[in-house]
Amino acid sequence: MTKPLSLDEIRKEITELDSSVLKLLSRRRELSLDVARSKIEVTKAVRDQAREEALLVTLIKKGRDLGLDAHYVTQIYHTIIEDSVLTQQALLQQLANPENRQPVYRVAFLGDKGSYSYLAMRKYFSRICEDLVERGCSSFTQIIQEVESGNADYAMLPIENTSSGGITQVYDVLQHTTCSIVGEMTLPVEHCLLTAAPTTENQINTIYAHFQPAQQCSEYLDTLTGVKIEPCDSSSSAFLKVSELKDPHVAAIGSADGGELYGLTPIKTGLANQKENFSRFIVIARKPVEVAEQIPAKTTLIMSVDQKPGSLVEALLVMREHGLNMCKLESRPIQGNPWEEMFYIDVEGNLRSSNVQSALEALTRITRYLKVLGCYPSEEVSPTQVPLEKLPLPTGDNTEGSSKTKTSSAPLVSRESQENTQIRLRNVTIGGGQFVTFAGPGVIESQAQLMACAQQVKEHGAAVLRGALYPPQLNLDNNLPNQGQTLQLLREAGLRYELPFVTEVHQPDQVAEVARQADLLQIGARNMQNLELLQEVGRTHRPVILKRGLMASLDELLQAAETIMAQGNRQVILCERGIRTFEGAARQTLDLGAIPALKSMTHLPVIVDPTHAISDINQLAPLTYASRAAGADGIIVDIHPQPDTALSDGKTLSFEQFSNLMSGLSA
Ligand SMILES: C=C(O[C@@H]1C=C(C(=O)O)C=C[C@H]1O)C(=O)O
Repeated sequence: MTKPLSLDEIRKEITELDSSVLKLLSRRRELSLDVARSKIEVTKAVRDQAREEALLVTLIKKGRDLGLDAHYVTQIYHTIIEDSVLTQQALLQQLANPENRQPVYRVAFLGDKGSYSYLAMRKYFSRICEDLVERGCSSFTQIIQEVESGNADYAMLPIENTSSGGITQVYDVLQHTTCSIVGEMTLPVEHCLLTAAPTTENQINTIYAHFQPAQQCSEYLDTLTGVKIEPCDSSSSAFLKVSELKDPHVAAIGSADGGELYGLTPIKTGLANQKENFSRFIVIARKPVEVAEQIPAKTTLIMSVDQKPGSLVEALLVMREHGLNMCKLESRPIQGNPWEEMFYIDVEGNLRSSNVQSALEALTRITRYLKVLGCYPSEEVSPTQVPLEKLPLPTGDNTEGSSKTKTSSAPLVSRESQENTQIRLRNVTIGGGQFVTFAGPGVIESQAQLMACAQQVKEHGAAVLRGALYPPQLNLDNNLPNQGQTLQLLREAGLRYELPFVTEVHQPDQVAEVARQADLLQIGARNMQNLELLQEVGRTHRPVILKRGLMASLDELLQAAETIMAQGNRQVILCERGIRTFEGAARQTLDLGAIPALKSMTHLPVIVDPTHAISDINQLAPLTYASRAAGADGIIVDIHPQPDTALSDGKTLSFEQFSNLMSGLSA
């Protein structure tokens, strides 16, 4: 028998492997730069998603043969491909703008080391130049002045955030600048509570924060009582203050990476109102840049229009007539002209292209003021997803040719009112023709159980993680997670495996908190006619799965959907989950006929939960295939590492049975 390697020997081998991995990554980067050069000659776009998909399919297969799971391989390659695309874009931009090339750039930004603008600046320029001279500033006006006066080559400015929206002071300084926007980047922003001395959250009585992060964490801050919020110029000045005070009662809000530069430790993370909190930054320079044709470009303009009915609509119609996708529209008061607005518009398109040029000509004729703030490369590299079926079967619109039923007392859900509703959750579309699987534990029992399920969900190409809280009234075992813990666990699993997740709401007062964290809400069969709950869910912006009551007719189900939609939330997914009949073989009988019937009555997506309508787990797969054949948009299934011990009251698949089901669906 060979002697096992010592820890030192194992580590030596790992270090050697890691150096080889780095060499290979560096060689891959060189090759993608060669690819970029070859794309200049043939004017081919940098991004080729068909090639990426084919590559991912091959790599996932190879990875599986080597014992690596698909999620791991996909995550790594999304990062590698993003780097490859951005590196190619940076090269093509340099070649298109040779006069701008310098080894060192001077960059102005808000705050000092550790601020969010600082982190964005380091990330953006790492691809572009060898070194930076940092010009920290205390206001947005000062930042712009640094560039206008020639003290800095570039400025990095935050422009919008997914929690707090547009950063109005930045829009206002853009109204008067002579500078141009030459780039953009998006940064994930994870706000933490950081302290300099060992302490706990409930000892904190003063929090130092810049206005923007404080606004993005407003819901968390509102829950605190007796805590003073001290405003600061930037997150870095908040860090500095807290590091100087070294007081266990004092904390700062900012990033963990930034705080580390000041010796601060996070005591609480995930403070932002939105769980996916991102900030978009723009890069400003004195002169505009050319954007290479191979790169997706954005053009930003500002305009004001006549104060008469329809003048804004007329201007926006110009974009439509020229086939330009508008990805942003903001308005700000024109300084000095009370009640007049300046509109800021981002369109996808290169300023040099004929459609952008002729749109601008048309706009010049109908606007009072029009200025291009810049044309720059779009840095959004959305990860390419490999579809479950390589050749997806169109389960889609089985309603073609069917009569359109008018549901007169439910006008919003009625098929007459519109084409099929499609609901997007990150990269998943429900109701778009793909059959979507929702899978996860019926009851969340522990972190280990949920993580194991989430890993399976991802590995087998199911699209949404589901998981429910054990009903509190039945919860005699205090070791089970409570509502707050359940949400936190789902959030962790969702982040780790990049899965949107759904969980159930039982009472109106739970809705706001669940909607803040979950991607999708669920109303259970027994609550289908809970008017207050329906209305509360109707007031949120999250899509909702509405389960059919076990004794409800299809009309009653549609009425319940109408109640939600009447409050404003139009993103309802109907779910057939079995109804009470005289047949007692299973708890309920799956009404397969409801699927095509609903499809003819409404434009809403329809999914199926067969969990309670089977007496044996082996009946689940046939009912899933039948649901797909009948036109359903998806299926909900329970999975569990040890189904025999599952606390869920429905029938639960083992991981192996789930794997077989997913292979069956992709065949
Ligand atoms: C390298 C290329 O450019 C891009 C990057 C890819 C990659 O890094 O594998 C794949 C396709 C393109 O989106 C290419 O076209 O092959």
